[in-house]
Amino acid sequence: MKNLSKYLADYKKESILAPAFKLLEALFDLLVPIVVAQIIDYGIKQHNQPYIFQQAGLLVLLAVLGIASSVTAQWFAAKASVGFATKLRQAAFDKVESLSFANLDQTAPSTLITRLTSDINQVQTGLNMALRLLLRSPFIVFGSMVMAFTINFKAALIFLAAIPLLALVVFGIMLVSIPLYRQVQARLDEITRLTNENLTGVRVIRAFGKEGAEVAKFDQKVAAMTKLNEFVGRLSAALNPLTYALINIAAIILIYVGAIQVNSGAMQQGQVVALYNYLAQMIVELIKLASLIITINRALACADRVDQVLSIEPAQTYPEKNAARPADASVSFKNVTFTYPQAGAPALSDISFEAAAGSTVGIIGGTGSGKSSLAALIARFYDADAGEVAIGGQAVADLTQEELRQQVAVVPQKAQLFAGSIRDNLRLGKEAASDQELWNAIKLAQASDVVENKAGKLDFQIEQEGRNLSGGQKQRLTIARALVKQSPVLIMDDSDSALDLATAARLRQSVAALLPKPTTFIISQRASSIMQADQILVLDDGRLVGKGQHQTLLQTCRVYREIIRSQFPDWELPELESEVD
Ligand SMILES: Nc1ncnc2c1ncn2[C@@H]1O[C@H](COP(=O)(O)OP(=O)(O)OP(=O)(O)O)[C@@H](O)[C@H]1O
Repeated sequence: MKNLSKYLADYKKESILAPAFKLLEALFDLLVPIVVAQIIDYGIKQHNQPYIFQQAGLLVLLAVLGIASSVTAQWFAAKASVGFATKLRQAAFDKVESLSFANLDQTAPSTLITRLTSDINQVQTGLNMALRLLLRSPFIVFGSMVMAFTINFKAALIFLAAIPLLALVVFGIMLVSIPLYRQVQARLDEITRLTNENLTGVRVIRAFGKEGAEVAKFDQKVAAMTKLNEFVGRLSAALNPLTYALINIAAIILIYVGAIQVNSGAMQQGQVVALYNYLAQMIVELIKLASLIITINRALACADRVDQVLSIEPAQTYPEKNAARPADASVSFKNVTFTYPQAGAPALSDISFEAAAGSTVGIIGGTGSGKSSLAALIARFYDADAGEVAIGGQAVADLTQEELRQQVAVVPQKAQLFAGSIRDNLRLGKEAASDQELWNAIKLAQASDVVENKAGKLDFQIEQEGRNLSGGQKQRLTIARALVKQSPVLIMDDSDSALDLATAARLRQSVAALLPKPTTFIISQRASSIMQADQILVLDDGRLVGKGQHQTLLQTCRVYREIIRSQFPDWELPELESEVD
C-alpha cells in the first residue's frame, strides 16, 4: 500500500481539510437537538414567542453552516480523491507501458484493464467516502452518546445497550460480505477477458457460427456474477430492516423511560425529544459507518490489486549508458539458449551464428520451431538464459533502451496498427519523419497503392486494430512503419504472409536495394522468401539444424530439403552429401 499512499502526498491539505469540515458539520448537527429541546422546554412551555423565533433563527443558521461545511468538505474530498485516482491511473499505465514481454506474458490484459479502470474507480470512491465519513460517523455516534448522558444519565443507558447490539449486526454482515466483494471483482476480470476476446475475435466467432455459444458463455458468467452481487446486495440490504427494528425497539424503550421520567418531573419533554433525536442521528451514522466500512474494504481489495501492478518487478533493466556503441550492424549469437518464463522446455537451444553487417539472413523452420523467438532476442524483447546476443560486437544487454530501439526495427508477425491517421501510425518509428520520408518508406513497402487509394492519403483514419484495412494492406503499412526508422538492423517476421508472390518478391528487391543496407532478417515459412538470402538459418524444435546458403543447405540439411521438397515437389534435389544435423 506504500506504493499507493505516495500519490496522496500531493493532496495532504485536501485530505486534512475534508474531514475537518465534516467534523465541523457534525458539530453543528449535534447542537440541533439541544436547540430543539430549548424551544420545547422554554419557548413553547412558557409561550415565549421571541425566544422561539430566536432559536428557530439559530436552527436556520446551524443548517446553513452545516450545509456550507458539508459542501466544502465534499469539494476537498472530491479534489483529493479524483486527483489521487488520476495520478494512480497514470502511474499504473506508465508501469504497464514499462513492462517487458516476459512480464506481460504473466499478466493477462483483461486483469490489467479491470485494474486500471474499475479497481481504480472503486479506490477513488472509497477514498472520497473515507475522507468525509471516517471521522464524522464515529464522532456523531460518540458525540450523541455523550450529549445523551449530559441530558439524562438513566435514559442514556439505553444508548449504551443499543450501540453494541447494533454494532454486532452491522459488523457481522460486513464481515461476511467483504470477502464476497473480492470474489465479485475477480469475476469482473473474467467477464472483461471474455468481452475483450469476443470483441477482438468477433470475425472468427461469426465465421465459425459460434455467436450463440459465445452469448451463452457470456450470459452464464454474467449470471454467476449477478447472483453473487445479488447475494451480497441482499446481505447488505438486510442491514436496514435489522437495524431499524433495533432502532424502533430502542426508541420505544426510550420514550417509555422518558415518559416516566417526565411524569416524575426528573426530565422535561424537550429533553426526551432531544434524546430521541440523538438516538436517530446515532443510528443513521452507524448505518453509514457500516456501508463506509464495506466500501473502504472493497476499495482496499481493489487498491491491493492496483498495488500488485505497481509492484511488478521489471523482468529486464537497461543500462543508463551504452557500454560502447555498436561498431556496425553485424549481429551475432553465441551459444544462446532461451526459455520462456514458466515454460517447461527451452524455445531455443545453443544457437550460434554471425550475420555480417548489411547481409540478409533468412530464418526458416516449422511452426513453433523458434523463429520468432530468435528474432525477439535480437531486439531484446526477452533475455537469453545463456549465451550472448550482440549487435556490432556489443551485447544487446549492454545497450540503453533508446540505442537498442534505434538499432533494430521490427515488423512483427501480427500486423498491429493503432487508431489514428496513416501518418501517425508510420511516425511511430520516427516522430519527426517528413511526409517525403513516409512516402519513400511506403513505396519501398509496396504500399503506394494502399495509401494513394485511401481518402485523405496520409491523413486517412485507421480504425482500432486496423479494422478498416485488409490483412495485406495492414502488413504493408507495418513494413513501411519499420522502414521509416531506417535502423541498421531490420527484422521482418513473416511479413509477406499476406502478400501475393509477385508483391513479396518486389518487397524483397526493394529492401535489398536499401542504402545503407540494413542487416535484414527475413523470417518465413515460404522457402521462396528466404532462398536468395546470404545466409539461411534452419530451425527445428528450437535447434539450429542448418546454416548456410540455399545450395549448400540443399546438400547438407535434411530439414531444409524436406521444406523445399514439400513446397516445390517438382524440383530435382541434389544428393544429400554430409548431413550437419
Ligand atoms: N510468449 C510465450 N510464452 C511461452 N511460450 C512461448 C511464447 N511464445 C512462443 N512460445 C513457445 O516457444 C516456441 C517457439 O515459438 P516461436 O513463436 O518462436 O515459433 P515460430 O517458429 O516463430 O512459429 P510460427 O512459424 O508458428 O510463428 C513454441 O513452442 C511456442 O509455443
